[in-house]
Amino acid sequence: MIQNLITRTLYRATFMHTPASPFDDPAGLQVQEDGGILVENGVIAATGTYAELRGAFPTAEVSDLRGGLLLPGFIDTHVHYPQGRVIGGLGMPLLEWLEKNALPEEARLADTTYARAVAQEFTRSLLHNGTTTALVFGSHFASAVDLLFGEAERSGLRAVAGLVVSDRLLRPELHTTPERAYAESKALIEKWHGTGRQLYAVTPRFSLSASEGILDACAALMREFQGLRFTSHINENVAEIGAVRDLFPEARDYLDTYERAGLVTRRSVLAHNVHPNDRELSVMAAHHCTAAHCPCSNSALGSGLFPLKRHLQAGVHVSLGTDVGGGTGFSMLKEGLQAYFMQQLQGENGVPLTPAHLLYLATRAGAKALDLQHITGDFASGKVFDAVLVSPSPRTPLRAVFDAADSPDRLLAATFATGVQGDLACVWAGGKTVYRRELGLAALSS
Ligand SMILES: O=c1[nH]c(=O)c2nc[nH]c2[nH]1
Ligand SMILES: [Zn+2]
Repeated sequence: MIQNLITRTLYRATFMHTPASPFDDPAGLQVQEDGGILVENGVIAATGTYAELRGAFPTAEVSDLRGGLLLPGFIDTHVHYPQGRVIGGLGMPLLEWLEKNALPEEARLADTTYARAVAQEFTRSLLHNGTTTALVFGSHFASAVDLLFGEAERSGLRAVAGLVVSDRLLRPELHTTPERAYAESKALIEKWHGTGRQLYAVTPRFSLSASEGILDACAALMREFQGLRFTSHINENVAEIGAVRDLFPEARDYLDTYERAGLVTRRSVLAHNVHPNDRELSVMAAHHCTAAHCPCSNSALGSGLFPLKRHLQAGVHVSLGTDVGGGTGFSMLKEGLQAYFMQQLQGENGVPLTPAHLLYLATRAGAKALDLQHITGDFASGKVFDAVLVSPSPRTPLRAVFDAADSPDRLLAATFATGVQGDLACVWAGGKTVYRRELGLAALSS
């Protein structure tokens, strides 16, 4: 007899998601109280009220998540794998922080035993925080990037990541050549791009540490392989921008250093962009390139106040990133709250963000940035079930709000305002449970 191999689960929960951008559509946030999400083999087959779905699928196994708030898995569009152990280097601007805090630690990933431990910590930290997809700034060492992809695939994290390439002004052990950068990246692409949930992002560190030769090697990879993503840094810090201007006298501005190499496309995500000029914004918009806003990092390193209003007015797509370890941790809830604070602090120049905007920035905006909006980022039918259940434990600050809330909107606002990692009860990636608070990740994935 032919076996029916479909696994079918009906999740019963209050859920929220943003299938449309609240920046464009005031009805972008969709809320379903006592909702149902039917998941078949890891893919969302139907959504609606629980009563409707129960009626239509009376035999489906029910997972009862009432008392919590089910959200799409978070999408962190800028986070550094080798920097998890140096979070908290406060009190320095970018270039000093790189020299004293980040780069010495990044050099340690040459040791594969060290890199393996860091890769495990990193993927665990993301999944524990509800992040199911991340655009990951990799390591300068191909062996360490290989370990990252292996760990991401094993744990269920969708990593869009790559070898970080640089050939000047860092530390000698972090430098490569255009030829080696090309060859090592190519080998990683052939092994990992499109393997399971993994995708490859071509990753020059920033123009300050990348010659035109290495940017051309990056462009050659983008031409040669289909579907690669591109990521780097831009316009983060005033001293950095001045140094890039001196290194690229022919370039019109920072963006032009990437643009001239053909690296600004709809699959490009440029982190920070705190100090853009109008030309850069209009070119980014024309190429549908994303700015990954990293508000905790911008605050910790004193980089500046992100001009969200100017990005939106120019039509530039914006997503959110934690920028660990310049940022202060892996929580996209905290990142959303900090984005909100930084807009509030800008008065008339700021954008008054609502909880719906924060949810969008933490989920669907990231999917769009990575050109994965047909796969993840919301709960529409056909998307994979990447999800996080916010369900605070008894006697926690967020549980008090959840129990007293008279509308679902209060749940979302309070989740961003005061939610922490411990408030997340369960995380699913591709329909599989990858974290459950009571068990911890290790019990599920080892
Ligand atoms: O915030 C940042 N973190 C980094 O590691 C980095 N490298 C270049 N530019 C950077 N900015
Ligand atoms: Zn960064």
